[in-house]
Amino acid sequence: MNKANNIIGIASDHGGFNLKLKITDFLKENNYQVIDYGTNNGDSVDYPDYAYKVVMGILNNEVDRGIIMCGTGIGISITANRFPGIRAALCWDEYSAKMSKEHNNANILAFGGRTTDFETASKIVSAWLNTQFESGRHLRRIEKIDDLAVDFWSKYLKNKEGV
Ligand SMILES: O=C[C@H](O)[C@H](O)[C@H](O)COP(=O)(O)O
Repeated sequence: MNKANNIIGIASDHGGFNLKLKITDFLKENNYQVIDYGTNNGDSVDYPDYAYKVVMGILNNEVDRGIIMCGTGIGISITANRFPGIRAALCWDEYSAKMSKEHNNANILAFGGRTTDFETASKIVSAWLNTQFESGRHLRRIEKIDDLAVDFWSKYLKNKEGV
């Protein structure tokens, strides 16, 4: 068992701040350890900074998965998905959350503080946390996500050499 096992990193911008507080309480009530990467109040901030904190928490093995929120969940999930090894799923109901784990092994769950109420969000979180990755054909597909990106970036950076 690594040190991050069962620790959840959580973060939001101002658009997700109120929902983040409620989801943090919900996780703690359900005996999950949580590291809160901010934001810490409702002042306007930039969602990429908070996506990055959770991404780095996962990549540095401080936490083993993350939950992120902005107004819609769109900007913060777009940001998280820029990084290798990260599969952030923007979910809107229990079924999408279940599939995000079963088929995509999403290690970050995203939703919107302005689009998803607490009752729905807590069901999304429970579905995601209580579903296992199915592996098999899905493992081959998720491995291609990073393989294709690494291939692209290595060619891209090689072509930039000498510029
Ligand atoms: O995808 C972006 C998020 O929904 C942000 O939370 C949103 O764009 C913030 O908007 P505003 O600065 O108008 O509060």
